[in-house]
Amino acid sequence: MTTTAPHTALVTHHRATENGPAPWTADELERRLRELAVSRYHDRHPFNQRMHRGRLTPTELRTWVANRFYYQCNIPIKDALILSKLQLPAQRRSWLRRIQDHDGHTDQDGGIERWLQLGEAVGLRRDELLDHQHLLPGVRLAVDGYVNFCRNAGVLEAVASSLTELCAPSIMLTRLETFPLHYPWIKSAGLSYFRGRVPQGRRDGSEALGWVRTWAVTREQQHQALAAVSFKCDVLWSLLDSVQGAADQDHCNA
Ligand SMILES: O=C(O)c1cc(C(=O)O)c2c(n1)C(=O)C(=O)c1cc(C(=O)O)[nH]c1-2
Repeated sequence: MTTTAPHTALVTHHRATENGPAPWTADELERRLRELAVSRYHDRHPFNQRMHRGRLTPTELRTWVANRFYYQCNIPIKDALILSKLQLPAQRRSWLRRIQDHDGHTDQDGGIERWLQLGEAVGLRRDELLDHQHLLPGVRLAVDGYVNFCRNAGVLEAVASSLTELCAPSIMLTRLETFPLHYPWIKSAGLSYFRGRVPQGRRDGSEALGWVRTWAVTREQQHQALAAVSFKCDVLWSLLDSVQGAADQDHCNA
């Protein structure tokens, strides 16, 4: 059996070819992915900024919670689409855990149930959440856009689009810190969704990052991964644009 010296393999891997520029190293790709996610993440959106500074009215908070519920309901659906693209049992087992995190093992646990509890804690009824009575058109389009992206994209881009989760644990921690201060009327039990997502988001983000580092071996694939993160940042940003738009309209009508 012939083998290639490790250093030779490395040189071959990073050399520019007639097919395009040389790929970045996995570390450089990771640096670019993180930089993109951080710079475009929706924690910078004016609505999130107002939320974390305690400036939202109870009505605005309810609008956000009710609309984010549509995102929460669709996360396991997009994860099921990604699951169907994974070739290895170990990968599917691992991704399946994400669906279970949201759907729970019974009706009494899981992220969707915890989001419903958040809804009740801010003054929404379960039935109005479950029927998506307050769903805004732009939120529906943004979330459906994310699901369809994961339906139609290849596995690399679909997995890469979840990488905004690298930033999600810190936004959860911000909410856990600021909500009790600014919105003391929300019972602490209502915040259990945020508590649960801190370790889950860390684990999911680092798993997806490891896979993207391994799979994106050409510069073209690396650009695809970056474009997927950029698209996902747009999804999250558009969702908040719609929620902010509804708040502005309420303000004008008042
Ligand atoms: O509240 C947030 O700011 C936020 C952001 C994100 C994200 O960055 O995509 C997710 C979540 N929450 C979340 O709760 C969640 O379960 C989740 C799953 C995913 C994903 O793309 O697979 N993102 C996120």
